[in-house]
Amino acid sequence: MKYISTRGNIAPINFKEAVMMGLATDGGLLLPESIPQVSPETLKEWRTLSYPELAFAVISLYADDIPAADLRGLIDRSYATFSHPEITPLVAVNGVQILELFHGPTLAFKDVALQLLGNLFEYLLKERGEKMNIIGATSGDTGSAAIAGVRGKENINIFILHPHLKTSPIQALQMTTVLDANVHNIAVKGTFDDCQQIVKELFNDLTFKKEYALGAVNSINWARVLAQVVYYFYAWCRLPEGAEVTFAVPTGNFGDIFAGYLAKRMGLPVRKLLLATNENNILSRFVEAGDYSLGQVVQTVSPSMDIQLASNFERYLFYLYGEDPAHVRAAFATLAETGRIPFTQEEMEQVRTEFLSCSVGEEQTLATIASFHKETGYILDPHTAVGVCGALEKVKDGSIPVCLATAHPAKFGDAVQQAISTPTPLPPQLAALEGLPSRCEVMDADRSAVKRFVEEKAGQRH
Ligand SMILES: Cc1ncc(COP(=O)(O)O)c(C=O)c1O
Ligand SMILES: N[C@@H](CCOP(=O)(O)O)C(=O)O
Repeated sequence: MKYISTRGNIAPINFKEAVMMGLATDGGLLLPESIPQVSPETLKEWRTLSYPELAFAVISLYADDIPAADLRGLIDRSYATFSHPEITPLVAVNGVQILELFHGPTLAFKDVALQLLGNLFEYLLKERGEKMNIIGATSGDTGSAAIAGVRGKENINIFILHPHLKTSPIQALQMTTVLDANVHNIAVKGTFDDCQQIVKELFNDLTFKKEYALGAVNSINWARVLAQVVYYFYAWCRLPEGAEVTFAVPTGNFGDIFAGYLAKRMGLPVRKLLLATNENNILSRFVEAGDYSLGQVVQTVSPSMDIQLASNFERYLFYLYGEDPAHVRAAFATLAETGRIPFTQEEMEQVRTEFLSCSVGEEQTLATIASFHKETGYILDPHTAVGVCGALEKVKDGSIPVCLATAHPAKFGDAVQQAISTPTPLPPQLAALEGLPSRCEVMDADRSAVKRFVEEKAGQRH
């Protein structure tokens, strides 16, 4: 399988190179040259597979330059760290299907991809005899999952930028109490979008990228999206045969829902993807009204989705524009100039054959946590609640709604307590964080300052 860029200006590369490249060197995002098709017969066979077996079946379609035995080993090791034997169990709660994605080490869906990516990096760096400096942006969950995936690894440094005081307190502790010499947290005085912008600019500085061997852990890295495709298949395989589903996906950076889109394109019987945002609703405005115009980031009770500029939207645009990189380049030039991308009626009709959407306000999110808890005893985290709220309101076509539960509620204890008036019990790995020493550098949203910090710290170790 070869990979190309949404901006069309790189020669095709293989999977291993795509993982190492992260952001494409022409500023675009990497995608497979073609999307493998999964037949109904194969889908039927996949119904009997365990999660790691299914992960191997899906990922090997895209990672054909890694020997099968090695890939199997990487996958088995990555999912051995999960606390649930099914890795991503599908649980029915009063008729609502909840796909629990939070049984990994840091209790959010990011672990599903980042446990694997950490092991993949280690494997590829060993093969090449190289070292790497990872730079990532987080609104709270990617950071801790990425750190957990690579902490203590000899040939990797990791630098994670998060918006200062805008994650939940537990999310901040999950990152800043990791004191391994290779882990560096930077609290940026700004928003997640500022953090992501700095990271992208550093990747686009090709001299710096090469000199410091930058690696990406955000969903700009193709391997992140690929690993997330697996659980869409897994959920479907756990439902009665012949089921057609609508996945409700709480959305921020458009990575998770793009993985669902890809699963659909591969042949999974998905009726629609329900794109659910909080009040940072540029993506739901796009689906509903064709209005893709940038606004200000606002703080919500689902802070991991406090994002305006979703990086994976570019991958979707590539397909919406008939795989035409010139059209993608033009759209992003217009966005940079005017703060918006206009869409034709025909394009919007296409979008609406694939997506439903909703934007869920603060009160609605808390009310959903409260009513769901009252009726079922199940505690939703605020991000999952955004998706559940959307599913209850919008899925009316007879398809089975499957709601992605993207984080454990204890990570967002304040919001949950506000909703149900009782504290959520802390799982042991979160309770253990209280009172631990922490380390974090607070900085202005200044790319040069971050660059100097990386140079200094990377120079000390590598
Ligand atoms: C808990 C949680 N839910 C949902 C999302 C949204 O996922 P995505 O950014 O892939 O759209 C994120 C991160 O963005 C998250 O951390
Ligand atoms: N919600 C995310 C934002 C970054 O998204 P990513 O999927 O591109 O890594 C987070 O928790 O950091």
